[in-house]
Amino acid sequence: MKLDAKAIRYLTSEDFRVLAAVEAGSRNHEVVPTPLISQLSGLRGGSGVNRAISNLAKINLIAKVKNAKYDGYRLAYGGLDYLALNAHQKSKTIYSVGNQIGVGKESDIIVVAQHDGSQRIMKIHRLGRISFRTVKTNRDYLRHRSSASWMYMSRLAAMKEFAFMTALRNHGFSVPEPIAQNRHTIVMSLIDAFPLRQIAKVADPAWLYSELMNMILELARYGLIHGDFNEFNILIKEELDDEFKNKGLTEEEEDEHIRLVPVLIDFPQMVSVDHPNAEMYFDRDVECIKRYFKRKFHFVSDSKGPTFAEARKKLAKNPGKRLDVEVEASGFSRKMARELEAYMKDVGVKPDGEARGSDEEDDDEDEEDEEESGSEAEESSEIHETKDSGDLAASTQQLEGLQISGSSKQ
Ligand SMILES: Nc1ncnc2c1ncn2[C@@H]1O[C@H](COP(=O)(O)OP(=O)(O)OP(=O)(O)O)[C@@H](O)[C@H]1O
Repeated sequence: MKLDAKAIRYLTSEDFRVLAAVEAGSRNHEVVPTPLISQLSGLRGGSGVNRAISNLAKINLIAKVKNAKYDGYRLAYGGLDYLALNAHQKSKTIYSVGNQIGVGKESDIIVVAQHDGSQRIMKIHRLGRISFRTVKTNRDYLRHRSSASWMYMSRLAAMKEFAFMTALRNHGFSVPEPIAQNRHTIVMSLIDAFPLRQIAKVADPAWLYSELMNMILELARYGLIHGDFNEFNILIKEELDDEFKNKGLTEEEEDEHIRLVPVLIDFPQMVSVDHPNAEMYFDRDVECIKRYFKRKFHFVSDSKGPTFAEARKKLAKNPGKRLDVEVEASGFSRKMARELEAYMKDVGVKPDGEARGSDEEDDDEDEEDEEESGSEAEESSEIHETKDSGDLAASTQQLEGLQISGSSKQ
């Protein structure tokens, strides 16, 4: 399921009301009966509703389902995407939709723009898209929503990411700026950087290594463990030290004073230090970075790396700053966290590292390097569009005509 925003500008406010009615009805109906859609939409007169229903079905935002007892409709992923986009457009978070720059296992990453052309990232969570194992329907969280579970769970994933990104950002962690969350989507600032995985050489690996270890420790000092801290979830931004800016240095001279700043972009497995498996997650994060630096940069640190006991000590000295607690207070409750964790386990969502094989140590380094450079070439062409502002400007212009104007056509 890919986002195709083209049709959104042809939708009327009536269409959106009917779409929202199907969404509302699907909270307690597997298949939403047509009379209920009509009632929930609040629109008088059946012909308008019927026309909207057939419009929406034609572009696959809703799907007709013939039930044993009655006919009705079900909201499709596209329908949920349009509802979220419409909300972002109304709140002026998004003006136009650009290129998709990434398809994650459980999400789509899309460049969007504001009215002034400045760019942002929209992440659409699509939980369970790839690894669908049958979810046990006797699970508490699915009792009343077996068919709508993807919708609810994807929303929980977006809520979780937004809540953590906000808390982390507020406490000075290097993460994108969270801008808005609606349904299963979040909008955040665009980071002009490459994932660590695509960085072939680092001038001072020891320095970057210790930055990353410090980040793991710093997270724990605030009560959190990332749980999936690896080369896919860390972007590396190049920043010129302030003292060398605007000094008329040549590019080569500037290169010598460039700092690599890691930015953490994805935290689906983030848990509290009080989680029953906290120590295992903490050690896994540390190991993952150690192993990656050894394999990719041939760097092995003298020290063993931080331990969970050390992290606990730091936490004890930092009372009152528990981000795990702050996140709960912000509306992403412990119950939601548990539901999401259980669901992710059930549908077989794995941490990035495991799923993409970063955990697999192989003695035959040459072979691995070869393999890696092949996929890097592939990935960098995809990523290039994000980095190259020229391309991006072009793609946004092309989007002007594609602006989301569904709700303004009323
Ligand atoms: N704020 C951002 N700015 C720039 N690029 C981003 C941003 N967020 C995500 N990306 C790009 O999109 C890719 C996937 O993002 P992310 O890891 O959040 O999604 P995911 O669903 O977990 O994907 P995956 O499972 O493939 O890691 C990243 O590797 C990065 O290249």
